[in-house]
Amino acid sequence: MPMLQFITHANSKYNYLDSAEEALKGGCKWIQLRMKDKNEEEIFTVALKLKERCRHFQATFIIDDQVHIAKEIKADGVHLGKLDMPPQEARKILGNGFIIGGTANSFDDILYLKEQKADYIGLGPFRFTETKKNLSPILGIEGYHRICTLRKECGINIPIVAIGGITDKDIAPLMATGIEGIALSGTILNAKNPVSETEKIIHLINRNYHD
Ligand SMILES: Cc1ncc(COP(=O)(O)OP(=O)(O)O)c(N)n1
Ligand SMILES: Cc1ncsc1CCOP(=O)(O)O
Ligand SMILES: [Mg+2]
Repeated sequence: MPMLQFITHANSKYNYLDSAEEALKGGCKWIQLRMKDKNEEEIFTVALKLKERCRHFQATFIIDDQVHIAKEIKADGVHLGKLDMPPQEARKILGNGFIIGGTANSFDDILYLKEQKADYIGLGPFRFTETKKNLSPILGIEGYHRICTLRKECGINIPIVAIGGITDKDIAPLMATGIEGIALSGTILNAKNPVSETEKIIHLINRNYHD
């Protein structure tokens, strides 16, 4: 089943918890708590509350970077980038009951994440975004076509979600590359009505999924 993963963010209108609440109300079933530049205590406090909200909405709850917090609060999983703990090391800490996602920016990264037995891959960035600093090279739609073709040729079937500056208009062309889902933040949070924007994005992902 194709999926939307909402990445939390804070702006002048919403704090991290409120941002996730909008996406949950719009039907999002996969939330990632991402709080860059915050200390562990702050992340822990928000994570505990958000876990309860995700349980209420029956949504999967992932935490960015923080393996030990994910274990302690019994989140559903973690997302780890190229500069974070390797997935296999995280697996030793978390055991088999947790989802471990990894970031890829190239086909070589996908081969590495396959070797590391990641459960899903966040492939990006699709385009420039202000949500993340120090972006890896932009892939554009050509990058997704190239990488997804190689993935198919090699029979790799780890689910891929596209990420980075994605808007509603990008969903049809991105899903057509064969990916399994979309991760985003700004398009929902900056919308006039984040709840109906979430509903629209989920509808577009489902309508354009190629099984
Ligand atoms: C779904 C998804 N894909 C990629 C990322 C980026 O992770 P990372 O490269 O570790 O960067 P930070 O998010 O930690 O700044 C992600 N978080 N989620
Ligand atoms: C966490 C992350 N990793 C690559 S781009 C990005 C930010 C995604 O947020 P947005 O959808 O606002 O670009
Ligand atoms: Mg990270």
